[in-house]
Amino acid sequence: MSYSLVDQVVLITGGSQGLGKQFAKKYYEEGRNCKIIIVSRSEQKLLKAISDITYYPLPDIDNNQFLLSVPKDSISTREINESGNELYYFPSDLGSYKGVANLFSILAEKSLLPTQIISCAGGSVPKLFVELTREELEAGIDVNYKTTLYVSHFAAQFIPSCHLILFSSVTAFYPFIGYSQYAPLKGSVKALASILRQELPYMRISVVYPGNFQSEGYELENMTKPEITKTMEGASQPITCEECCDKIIWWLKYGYDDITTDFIGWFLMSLDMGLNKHNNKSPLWFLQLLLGAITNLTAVPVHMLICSFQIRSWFKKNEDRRASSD
Ligand SMILES: NC(=O)C1=CN([C@@H]2O[C@H](COP(=O)(O)OP(=O)(O)OC[C@H]3O[C@@H](n4cnc5c(N)ncnc54)[C@H](OP(=O)(O)O)[C@@H]3O)[C@@H](O)[C@H]2O)C=CC1
Ligand SMILES: CCCCCCCCCCCCCCCC(=O)[C@@H](N)CO
Repeated sequence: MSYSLVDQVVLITGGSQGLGKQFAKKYYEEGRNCKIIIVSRSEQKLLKAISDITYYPLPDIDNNQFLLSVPKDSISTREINESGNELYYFPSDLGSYKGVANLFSILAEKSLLPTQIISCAGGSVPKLFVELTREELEAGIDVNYKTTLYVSHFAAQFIPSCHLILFSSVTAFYPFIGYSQYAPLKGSVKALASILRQELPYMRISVVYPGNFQSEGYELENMTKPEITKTMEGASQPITCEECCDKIIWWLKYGYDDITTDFIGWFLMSLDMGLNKHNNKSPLWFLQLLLGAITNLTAVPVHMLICSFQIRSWFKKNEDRRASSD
């Protein structure tokens, strides 16, 4: 199943901001005959995204010509731009099974079952584990795992075949201090994809493992991110959403299904090249495996020693600071 921006019905979860919005913009501007449906919880954010992408001023979209669900039979089929791309939005909490069920029944009813799904909804609250609240822990599971799990489940049940593009994170290869609310769920997305590839061989299933990129979510996570987490992820300098989106599209067109967005991400994936990595189309596949095997035996143990030293001294420094402020 080759990747293209032509004649597609693309469902973009988390399409109201950040990378999801960037993908919507890409299809709208560079696609041909595409129907683009962006979904997120907040209608306000979705409207703002529509306005940013189409350059329609906000008051003009108040008549809801872009809204997918209501009023039911007045869905606009007007070609919105000269390339025949149509943009719709649908507010829904995809962390709820009912929310996803409702979305898919409307898509089916409107003959808009997707040919591509970009499952971009996600986000992290980086903090030390003991400092996380119950709400934050639950949001981590809902936003990062349930959205992807439920959308994949409905796609498997209702769509004969489609290209599923799931968003994990480099932290799935390397979970580290500060990401307890997030990395385990991104690891779950990776495991889910491995199983779905075996159970749904007629679907194309791609997994993206991004490193840092600038987005509204990234700005927000940096407000709670512990210093030690910032230090440890320093090698992944944030790129722009535009660059991130273009890189992902490049790899998808090239036929890759395990995709990273920076060199450190690619390198960390090489350390994780064991079972169920589907990069066989890459001429670099064997080299990457070999590099990973050698590094796992040599540099990784040294790196882990340095890390535990760094973490211990960070805790010590913080304790000293706490003790002196008491
Ligand atoms: N930025 C980064 O550095 C990295 C990001 N990633 C991953 O890439 C993806 C995109 O990231 P980014 O652009 O930064 O994300 P943002 O946090 O900027 O945007 C997240 C989007 O998801 C939507 N969303 C959140 N929860 C739900 C829900 N329950 N149901 C429906 N929509 C929801 C939000 O809208 P609303 O609030 O309206 O629901 C928003 O549109 C995410 O999966 C993220 O985890 C991975 C590695 C690095
Ligand atoms: C020999 C071994 C060398 C190892 C080097 C280690 C470098 C670690 C880089 C980790 C980058 C993590 C980015 C997280 C992005 C993300 O998912 C968040 N922004 C959440 O949104």
